[in-house]
Amino acid sequence: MMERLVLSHGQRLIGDQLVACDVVITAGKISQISDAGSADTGDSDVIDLQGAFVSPGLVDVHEHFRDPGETEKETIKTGTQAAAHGGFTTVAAMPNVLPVPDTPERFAAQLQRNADQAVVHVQQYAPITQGRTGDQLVAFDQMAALGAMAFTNDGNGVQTADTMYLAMQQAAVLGVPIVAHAEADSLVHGGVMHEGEISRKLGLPGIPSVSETAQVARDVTLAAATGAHYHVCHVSAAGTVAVLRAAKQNGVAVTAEVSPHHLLLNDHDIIRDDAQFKMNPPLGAPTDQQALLAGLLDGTIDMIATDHAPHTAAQKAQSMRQAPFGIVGNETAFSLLYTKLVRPGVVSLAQLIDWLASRPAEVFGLSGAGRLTVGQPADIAVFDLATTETVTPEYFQSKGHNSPFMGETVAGQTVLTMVGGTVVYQR
Ligand SMILES: NC(=O)N[C@@H](CC(=O)O)C(=O)O
Ligand SMILES: [Zn+2]
Ligand SMILES: [Zn+2]
Repeated sequence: MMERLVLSHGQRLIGDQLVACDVVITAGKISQISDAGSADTGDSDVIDLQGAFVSPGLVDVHEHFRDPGETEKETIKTGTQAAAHGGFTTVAAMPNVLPVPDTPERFAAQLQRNADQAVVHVQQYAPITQGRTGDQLVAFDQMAALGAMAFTNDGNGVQTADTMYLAMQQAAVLGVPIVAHAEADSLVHGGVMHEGEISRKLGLPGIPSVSETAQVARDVTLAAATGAHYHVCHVSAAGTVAVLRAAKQNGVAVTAEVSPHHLLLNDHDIIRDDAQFKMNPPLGAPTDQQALLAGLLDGTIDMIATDHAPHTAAQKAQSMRQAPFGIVGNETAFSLLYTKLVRPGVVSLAQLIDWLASRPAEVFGLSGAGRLTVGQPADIAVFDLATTETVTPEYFQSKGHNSPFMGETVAGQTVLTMVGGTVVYQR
């Protein structure tokens, strides 16, 4: 007999409405979605969801697992366990690990490492250039053939226009996206936070927003010329949103993501030299934060991605001048966004799930992910929208506790996460 499981008495979204439902899972796939209490429970296993929200498993196209190379910060195991805790069932791993998976052999080894340890689906990014720096392109065709989701040098921008141009030409032929950490090094000026009123007040070196916007402007021009799909990581500046909006209006194949922290915080939240608020790109001005939300609402920005970037407590205890850039995020993304944007009515729950699941799956062609429909793999997240919890160090399954949201009390806790019908997180 085929393995059958009933998730009974949940609630799912139909349009903007939450509707009571049962979800039946047979042999790892969603086999039936029906009215609450109506599914035949016969000799099936049953989990009573007690009215919790049943969502398609979330999809995060931007995570850092530090494995191999810095496994004191995170491993593929702990990073994907953290993702499961956050309701993510598919994540994409950045290639800024050591060694960089920049040859077909190293890339294949990285895929094997992911397969050996991961508790959720992991898509792997290949770097654009050897060592993720400089101008020597990787073997695009071989990496694509091995299954690279896309190419990115995340952690650093591609400095030379010609290198980006050649990379996009190859990506266009292969039909694989270029995913850009947009940062012109010559415009960063050794900064550690957004250059503006607050950096001047705190006496900390500032990063001008143009370091992001200028490179995105260059790249949308190259994307238009090559026909490549160009996706921008962690958009942070109002100027960048304007460039992207114009590019989309002109028919350029461009997509973009924004992080929860850039949507929920701005540089005015930095009240002292505190490295929990140090990330790249930095938190912008309040006007940048407003422009990011407006960009998401009008479709200029397609999705939300966490940029989960664990670092050690000792590193993050340093001054912003010395600490590394990056914060964790895959365990707090849904609860923070639900609590701070959905509950006050700024966005709807349906919009949030679109940005955290459906759109990223659609943009990156992950056909098995992002939808709660019959026939799909049972990649499911269940959230308790009512109960609140406080973010403390014990909250995290990640090895990294470097979060500016420590101490926040949030609703929208994950009750259950399953991948292909197998429970990978349960509260
Ligand atoms: N976002 C960050 O501040 N840091 C990321 C790199 C990156 O995403 O650019 C990291 O790997 O630590
Ligand atoms: Zn980046
Ligand atoms: Zn990143």
